[in-house]
Amino acid sequence: MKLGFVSAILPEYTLDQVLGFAREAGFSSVELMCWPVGKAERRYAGVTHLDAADLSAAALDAVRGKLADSGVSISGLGYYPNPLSPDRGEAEAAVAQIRKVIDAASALGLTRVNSFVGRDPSLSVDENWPRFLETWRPLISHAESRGVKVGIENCPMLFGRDEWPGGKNLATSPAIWRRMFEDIPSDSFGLNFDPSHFVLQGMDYLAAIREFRDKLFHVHAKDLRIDRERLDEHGLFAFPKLWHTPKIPGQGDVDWGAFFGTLGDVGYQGDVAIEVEDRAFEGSLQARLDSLIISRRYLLQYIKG
Ligand SMILES: O=C1C[C@@H](O)[C@H](O)[C@@H](O)C1=O
Repeated sequence: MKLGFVSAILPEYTLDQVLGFAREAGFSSVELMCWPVGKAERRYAGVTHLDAADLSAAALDAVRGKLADSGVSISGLGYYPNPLSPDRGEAEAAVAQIRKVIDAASALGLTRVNSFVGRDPSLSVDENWPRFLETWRPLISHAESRGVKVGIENCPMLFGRDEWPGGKNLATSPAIWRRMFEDIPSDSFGLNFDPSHFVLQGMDYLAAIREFRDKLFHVHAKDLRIDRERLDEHGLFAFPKLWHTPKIPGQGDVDWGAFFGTLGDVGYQGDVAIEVEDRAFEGSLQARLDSLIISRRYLLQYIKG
C-alpha cells in the first residue's frame, strides 16, 4: 500500500509546491484535486491542482514533466460535487467536469478518479434512483472507454441545514452499494472507501471492507470522533455537525490497527490518502503541513508507506 494525502488541504499551493512537499515529507503519492477553476462553494472544495479543462498537449506535457521530476505518484484525481443536485445547472456542470477529469486521468496514464454520486437531499433513495441511473450509466461507460476506474466515496455529505434531510451523496451504505453495483455492473465503478463515514453512521467498516474487497479502488484515511456528551445533548436525529468532530488519523474513533489488518486480509494493495479536515490543525499553513506529517508518522506503524 502506498501512503499519500488529499491535496485539498493545501489550496494555496501550486502543483509544484504540492509535489515538492510530498517528496520532502516522504509521501509516496498524492490525490490531486481537480475542481473547475473558480470559487469554492463549501469547505475543502474548489481546489484545482490540475486543471482538467486544459488538456492541450503543452499542458499535459508540463504536468507529466512535473510528476516525473517529483518522483511522487498520483493515487487518483479527485472531484467531489453533487451531480444529482436539484439545481439542474449545478448538476450538469458537475457531470461535465467529471467527464473532463476522467479524460485528464486517461491522458496522463492514470487509472483512478474519485467522486461522489450525489443526491437530491429532499428525495428518498428510491426517488433519487432513476436520475442516479440516467446520470451514472453514461459516466461509467465513458470511464470504461477511457480505461479509468471511478471510486465513489461513502461520505453522506450530511452535516448541517443545507444538506438536510438526505445528504448530498447516495453512496453511503452497503445496502445502497449492492444496489448501485447490481444496476451498473462495471469494473470501472467502485469505491473510494473512508472508514470515518462509517464511524459517523455507527456502522461496521471492517465487514464492509470484507464484502466489497473487489470494489476498493482507493482509500481515504480520515478519522472522526463522536462527541458523546454532545450526542447525549442533541441526539442522533440532530444535525451531525452538532455531535461529531473530524480528526486526523489516530485522534478519533477509527481503530486503525483493525482497519489496516482487514485491508491486508483482503489483499488491498492500492493507495491510502490521508485526508485532513481537522479544525484543530487549520489555523495556519504550517499547522496543515504538520497535520499531514503527524498523520503519516502515525499510520507508518501499520503500513510501509
Ligand atoms: O473525501 C471527502 C471529499 C470532500 O470534498 C468532503 O469535504 C468530505 O467530507 C470527504 O470526506
